[in-house]
Amino acid sequence: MNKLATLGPKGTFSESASLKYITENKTSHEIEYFSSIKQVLNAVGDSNDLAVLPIENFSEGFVSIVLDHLINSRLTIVSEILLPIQFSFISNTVDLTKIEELFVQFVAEGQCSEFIDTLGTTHITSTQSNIESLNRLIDKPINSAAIVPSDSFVHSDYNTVVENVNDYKNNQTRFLALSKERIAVDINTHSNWKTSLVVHDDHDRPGLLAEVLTSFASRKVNLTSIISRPTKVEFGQYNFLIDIQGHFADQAVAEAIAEINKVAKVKNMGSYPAAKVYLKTAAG
Ligand SMILES: O=C(O)C(=O)C[C@]1(C(=O)O)C=C[C@@H](O)C=C1
Repeated sequence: MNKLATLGPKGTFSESASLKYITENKTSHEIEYFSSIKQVLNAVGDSNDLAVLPIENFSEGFVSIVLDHLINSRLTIVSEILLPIQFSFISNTVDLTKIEELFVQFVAEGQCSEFIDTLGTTHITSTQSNIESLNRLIDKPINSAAIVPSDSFVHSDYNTVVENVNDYKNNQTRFLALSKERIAVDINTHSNWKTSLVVHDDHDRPGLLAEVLTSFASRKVNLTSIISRPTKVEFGQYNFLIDIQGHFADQAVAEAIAEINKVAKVKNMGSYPAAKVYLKTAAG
């Protein structure tokens, strides 16, 4: 059976995104859970043919460990999944001034920073996943607290529950399904495609980025995101990760990429159906 690697244990937002991918694409993947994003990235292309990982949060921006791996790997993006993200603060302690330790996942911490600031000098222990935060609290129930997914715990088990502690009520995270193989999908099965590219030039020169953008703008190809990441080879050299609307087989997209290829190195990371907003039902 094909295996899909994701951040575990069961109950993470990454698991929800994986289940959504499997359901929508009618695949029969078995989910394998890893305890860090790095372990998931090591598994895909090795023991697992697919991985589902967070790439971008609504307010915090890109998850750099995933972005950097993607830029440098041979993985292909085959799908994007958008999930609403709601966090709760839970503790057995009623007097919040007595809380000595807060367990919070390293990406979640930024998404809940305003609430965390109100806790004053509480020691923050960074975890690899939101369910690890929950488990660490279960192991150390006295004078500690955790920030966890809102539907991951039983309310009556905790003396203190503060709902929606995320800074933005409409908090969302975008996940990507990454494959070691390109998966052929009929372009006519979807109407709304996205394509991700990495553009890089070893010889920094004036106007390069403007030329790249003009190749898209002159053909009315819409950019949905552009971000630069240091190459980590030489100071001042960057990879540009560019997301555009459209499929690489669209004439305008293909022409723009061909033109950019004449002035810079372009890596096509895949065309995939753009995400639909995930509306969670009462049944989960
Ligand atoms: O810990 C989880 O539940 C995850 O799936 C990880 C993760 C992330 O790293 O971005 C996923 C969604 C939220 O943005 C916070 C945490």
